[in-house]
Amino acid sequence: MALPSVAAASEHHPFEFETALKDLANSSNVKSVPSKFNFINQPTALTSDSIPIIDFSALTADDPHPRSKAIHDLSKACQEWGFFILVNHGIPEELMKATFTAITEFLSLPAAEKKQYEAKSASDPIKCGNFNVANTSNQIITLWRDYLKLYVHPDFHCPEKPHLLREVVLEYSERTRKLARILLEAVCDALELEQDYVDQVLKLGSSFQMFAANYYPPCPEPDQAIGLPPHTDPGLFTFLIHNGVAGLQIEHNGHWFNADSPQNSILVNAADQLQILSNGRYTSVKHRAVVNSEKERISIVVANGPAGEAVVGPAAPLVQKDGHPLYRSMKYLEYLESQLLKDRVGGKSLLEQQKI
Ligand SMILES: O=C(O)CCC(=O)C(=O)O
Ligand SMILES: [Fe+2]
Repeated sequence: MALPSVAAASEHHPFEFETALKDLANSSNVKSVPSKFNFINQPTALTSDSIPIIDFSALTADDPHPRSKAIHDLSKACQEWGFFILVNHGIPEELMKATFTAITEFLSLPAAEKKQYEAKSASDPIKCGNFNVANTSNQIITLWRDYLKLYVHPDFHCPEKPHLLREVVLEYSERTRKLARILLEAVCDALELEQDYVDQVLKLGSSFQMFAANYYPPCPEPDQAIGLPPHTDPGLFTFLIHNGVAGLQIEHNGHWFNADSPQNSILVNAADQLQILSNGRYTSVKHRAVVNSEKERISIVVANGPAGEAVVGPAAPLVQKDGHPLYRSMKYLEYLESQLLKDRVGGKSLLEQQKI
């Protein structure tokens, strides 16, 4: 399913493919951040080792005791942090490594090869390049990041080169989709909904899934630029893996925390539609990616959403319990279109706008 074509709401052009940052940062004469990247950051984060850890194997265990504990922990993590570290998830380490290898090969292709995927509109199923945002003073800022974004389900889109990319992205997307479905069953148990409630109501058989690779090259003045400004993700659960270099920060109790995650784990966050569905019990937490002067960082992100056609609102049994819905209902595709066009930082988020 392709997103219908939409026109950019603002006058500036969010999509750009001028210089691959990889090439710019590799040319040794870049000693300072060019002004178009200048971004004023909020103060630096605290380090946290307390992001909850969820053992996926307990969620699928036959023994009800570890399972109910894992469900309880998962639910608590979604309420208190909006983030958790998933371990024992069953995705082979080799597949994760192969995905990083294929992405690195893609990023190393000549700019002319990648330019064919320069985005014309938010609805293009394959997009590659840089991204420009406007701040509240209407200044345009280019993010310190090259990215590749693919729509991988229900229709699968992927560049042809390098030749292994298609195979690994397809497999990684399928496996993460299955994990997301099992996590959502656990969420249903925790919220005392029918176990297949989310599956049925949000039509997960044709769920809309996005795969993204973010490449943040070393930056000569990390305080003067941003990889990704504070945002929340659309969808139900976002999965993130990285190449071992720190950079993700999450907002918790009004502070920014460094969100580190051990190798081979998956960092999962509750996204906007889960906050809406749970009628505010779970939080889609703001996060950002900062850059550093030493090492290149790559993150691979999979956003698992409802079906594009699904109308997402607070779950009816929860509304009955709470007495009223806290959010308006909206077709997921419409939400996504608005989100993809949100090329502004600061101001009210789309999720906040959905609040009744
Ligand atoms: O690269 C990161 O750590 C953050 C990526 C992210 O938040 C996103 O792609 O939505
Ligand atoms: Fe994100």
